[in-house]
Amino acid sequence: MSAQETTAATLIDGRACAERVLADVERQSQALRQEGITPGLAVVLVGEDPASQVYVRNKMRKAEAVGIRSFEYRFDDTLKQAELLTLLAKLNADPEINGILVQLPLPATIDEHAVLQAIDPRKDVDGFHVENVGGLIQGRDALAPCTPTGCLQLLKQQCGDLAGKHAVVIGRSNIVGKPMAALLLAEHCSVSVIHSRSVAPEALARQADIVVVAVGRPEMVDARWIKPGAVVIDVGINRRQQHDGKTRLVGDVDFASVALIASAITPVPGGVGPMTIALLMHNTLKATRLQHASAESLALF
Ligand SMILES: Nc1nc(=O)c2c([nH]1)NC[C@@H]1CN(c3ccc(C(=O)N[C@@H](CCC(=O)O)C(=O)O)cc3)C=[N+]21
Repeated sequence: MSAQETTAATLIDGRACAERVLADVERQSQALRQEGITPGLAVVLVGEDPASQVYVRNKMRKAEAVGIRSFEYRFDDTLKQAELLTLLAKLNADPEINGILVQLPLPATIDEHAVLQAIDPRKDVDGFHVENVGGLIQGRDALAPCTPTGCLQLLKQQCGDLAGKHAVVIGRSNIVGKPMAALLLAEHCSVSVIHSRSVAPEALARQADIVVVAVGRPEMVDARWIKPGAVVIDVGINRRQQHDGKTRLVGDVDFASVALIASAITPVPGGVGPMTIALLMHNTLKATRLQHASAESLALF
């Protein structure tokens, strides 16, 4: 074995980092409570996907724990798009609701874009409305998607200043890959985005100081993609059937081989997942402050 292979990577502890974010959110929500304000989060779930139901339950529990009132709206997949739009109009107008999250994916009968555009951008805690996407691209302080923002926090914690680093994002979804690239660019990284049509993707990824993987393919990225000493963030959450019939969570990164060559890596579970939920709570607080600040400035006239 070479010296390189004997050095195991540092584990980036997403649960511990998420607890710190949540403690800060709780302090902020207590401060708002002193002003008579209780942040409110609406979570809308359409369809019976069991994994989605687990995530939603986790989100509601975490919200209550940090002093955010949560409201769940659950429908089966016969819900009409018009009915969903009517609900969103009601939530937009409700001053008790500061954040709105529509769990994705939606059933194929519903136009996802139309639904996301119907959310008041100031209540868009997922950061999926085009107004917030545009703000993110321009480097404004917009509501930014939770998963990539959580990844960025883990990277800053691990690396400190990211300026000048070569970051490679693998995957180009609107939910993770594209906003991740925008956030890294705002941190002054040189950013490359790898996708299904990239030529020689391993060789490109191997040039990176930072690799963020969000492709949705179990254990696709192995040690051949990684430069020794790189920092690796694994966004994937895949359920894999084991030989004994039990299922196990695995990421998009082949953890066993990459952990031997990277300097630091996020585990699955316990990496990016808990940060996504923590950042959702953070965005709900940010949205609440935004809405009350603009209400106050209007009251001056
Ligand atoms: N509008 C919308 N916003 C989302 O943020 C959103 C969504 N739709 N649809 C589904 C995905 C998935 N997602 C996860 C959040 C936390 C964990 C999480 O906490 N995972 C734990 C393990 C959970 C387990 O054991 O299954 C971990 O990685 O340690 C996972 C997945 C948010 N999503």
